Amino acid sequence: MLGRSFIHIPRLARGLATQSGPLTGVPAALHLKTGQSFHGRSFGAPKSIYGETVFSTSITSYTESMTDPSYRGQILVFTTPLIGNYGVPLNKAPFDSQDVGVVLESQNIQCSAVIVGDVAEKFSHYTAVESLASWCQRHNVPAITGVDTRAITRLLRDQGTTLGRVAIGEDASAPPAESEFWDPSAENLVDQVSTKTPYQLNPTGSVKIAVLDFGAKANILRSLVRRDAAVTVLPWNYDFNAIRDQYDGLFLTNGPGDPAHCMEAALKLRRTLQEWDKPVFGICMGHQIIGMAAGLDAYRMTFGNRGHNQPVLALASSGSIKAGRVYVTSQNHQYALKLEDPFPAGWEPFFINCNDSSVEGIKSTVESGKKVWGVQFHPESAGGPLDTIEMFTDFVLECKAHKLQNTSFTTEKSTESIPVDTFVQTVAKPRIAAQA
Ligand SMILES: NC(=O)CC[C@H](N)C(=O)O
Repeated sequence: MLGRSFIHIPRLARGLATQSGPLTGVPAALHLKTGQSFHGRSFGAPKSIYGETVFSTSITSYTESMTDPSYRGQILVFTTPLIGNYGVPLNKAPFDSQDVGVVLESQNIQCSAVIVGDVAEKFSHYTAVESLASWCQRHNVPAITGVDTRAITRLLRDQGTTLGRVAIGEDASAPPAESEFWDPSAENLVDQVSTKTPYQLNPTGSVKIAVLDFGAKANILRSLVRRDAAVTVLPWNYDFNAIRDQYDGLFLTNGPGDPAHCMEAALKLRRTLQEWDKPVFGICMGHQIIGMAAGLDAYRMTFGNRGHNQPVLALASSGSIKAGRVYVTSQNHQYALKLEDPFPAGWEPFFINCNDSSVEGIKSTVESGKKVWGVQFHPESAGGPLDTIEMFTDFVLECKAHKLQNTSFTTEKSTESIPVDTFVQTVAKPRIAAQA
């Protein structure tokens, strides 16, 4: 199998596939605003930066995580000790009207810096063209190796996501003054990563879907196009209500930072949901915007959920999702919707996190006659498990059903005996109250 794919690999890639990365070894440190410092060696760009320090429990897919626009402004700490073993692929796909032009999740490294326990000096993979170190250096992203990332993680779990400085070279010896730390969540990061002008993918697709881009991962767009959707990507604050009749469905993507900066989009969406009955689907930031449009509040979690192993319990059945089943999901978020009781009229909880009972999904009720779903996790994966990938099929089929007969074929009333109310009252609510 490997041998067969090898035939398609460019010569350049084969030649470089097992080279070492150029480590610089300059002293480097992570200084936290709370006073702790962790010293190691630099292997990325020779520059110091500020950011928000977060940890991810993912074991693979450092390349996908680092190019995910939702990591913008963040210093990404990997709990897995050895990172970089399989290098970095050539991040270029043939750009045609059916593809997004990249292999990874966006053109650039989006996180501010990476911190790893032990960077792999040798890498080996049939798609690799360079090391993690040379990739970071080319993209001007600082990186530290040789620190105890598990100790940092234990600290962040206790004190929560903490502002930090990645200091390279002479800067490393002393922490900056407390007033110097920059808080990325104070800025509207979505505005920095969203497309500035609308563009189309697969214009001849069989169903027309508008995508509000809060910082879309490429695999979300691929997942829609691969299901033959004609996709129009719009800036996050675009006035969709002015053009909504041209579309069969609306999709809201993931995106970085505090959803409060995107209240404008939530208010526009509120009107869409009141006046338009076509399917709407949102992921992560998109889910938070849908929740805010529905009248729910978003709050900042202590350390968020980042990793590819987050179990979520489905509380309702819809399309490929069955109530009572646990799905393993990919996640990257700091904020979540509050679990309110009762939920706003016309809405119900869809998924709940098995570890911390946070809201992982909401949906419109069958009685509301609407077809709206939001999920906090990432069904498109990249990286992570594909347990919930068929939610894209459900959504595109629902849009097609609306277009063809104005009827539904995926949403069904949940008949499972999941004691949602009991679960929410006895398990989820007390846990969330304890967390607040
Ligand atoms: N991946 C995302 O869309 C993240 C959403 C939001 N920025 C959060 O941290 O909660």
